Amino acid sequence: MHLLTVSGIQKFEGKEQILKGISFKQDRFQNIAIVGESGSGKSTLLRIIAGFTQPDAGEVLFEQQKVKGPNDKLIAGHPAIAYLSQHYELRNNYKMEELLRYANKLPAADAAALYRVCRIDHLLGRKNDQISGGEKQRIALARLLVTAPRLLLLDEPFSNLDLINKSILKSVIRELGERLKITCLLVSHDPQDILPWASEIIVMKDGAIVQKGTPVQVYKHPVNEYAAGLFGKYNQISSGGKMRIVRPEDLRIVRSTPDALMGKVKKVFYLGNAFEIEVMLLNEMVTIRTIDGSIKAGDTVHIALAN
Ligand SMILES: Nc1ncnc2c1ncn2[C@@H]1O[C@H](COP(=O)(O)OP(=O)(O)OP(=O)(O)O)[C@@H](O)[C@H]1O
Repeated sequence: MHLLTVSGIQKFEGKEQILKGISFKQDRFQNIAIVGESGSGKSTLLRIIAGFTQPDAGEVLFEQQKVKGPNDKLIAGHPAIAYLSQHYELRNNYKMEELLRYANKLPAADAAALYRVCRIDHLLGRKNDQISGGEKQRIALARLLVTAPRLLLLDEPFSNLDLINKSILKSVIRELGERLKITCLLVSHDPQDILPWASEIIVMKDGAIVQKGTPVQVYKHPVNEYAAGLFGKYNQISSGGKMRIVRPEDLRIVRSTPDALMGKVKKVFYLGNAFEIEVMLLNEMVTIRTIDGSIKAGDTVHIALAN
């Protein structure tokens, strides 16, 4: 039995169709990430799932019950679905513990455990102007979680966070599923945020789903150049009469062998944990990722597919 069933969701804004029949299912504790370029309809979809925006067609079932839109309900939203928008706000002039206490539906011990998971227990006595942006976001998240949701919708939770706060929030999100038994549906446009976390990735473009699959499927076998580009650099290489999408780390610099292609190194970029090298082959440029720091612009190299 699925936790969430989204069927044929359509949405129009004026004459423009911004969602074109979106369907997918999510099991309890399944980590699903939605990725797509800006304007592809991700936030609108999350808002419809949360019951904050009315769809023009289709329906959302949560635990086999229809999620009502704002037209069919006095107070918009579903009590067991929490939605952390990109534009959350915390009320001014309250201590964090007061904000949380007003929203709390959990027994005290569970709330305390939640504050520890969200890494906010040291902030409870502070007011809005005494906490940082990353801390505010974790308070906003905790404020939603104390309402005891069973599904959490996260809309670009990592945007505007530095690496340290991002890494804290990632641990928090991981623990939500493992320790607090909350299922997450996450929207992000950064591959590094979703590839290690998601068990399924939904790729959206112009209001439609263009690919659904595991992280390995969408990363290694994107259906088209758009899907490939969302997850980082790629090369298009003709192999056996077909064009293949090949990631930079799937190419290797080798000694001259019969199946290797010769090329000239044009540029070398230092990435911190690797080098990205642009090589001009006979008539196309390819990008290769390597940890070999000895390669320089102007070198002649031989390139082969890494297995
Ligand atoms: N209330 C609205 N009125 C008119 N157009 C809207 C409204 N909400 C969204 N849109 C349009 O619908 C499309 C999808 O917007 P949405 O915010 O869902 O995309 P998104 O994928 O979440 O983008 P982003 O990554 O930039 O947040 C966009 O073209 C947007 O301009």
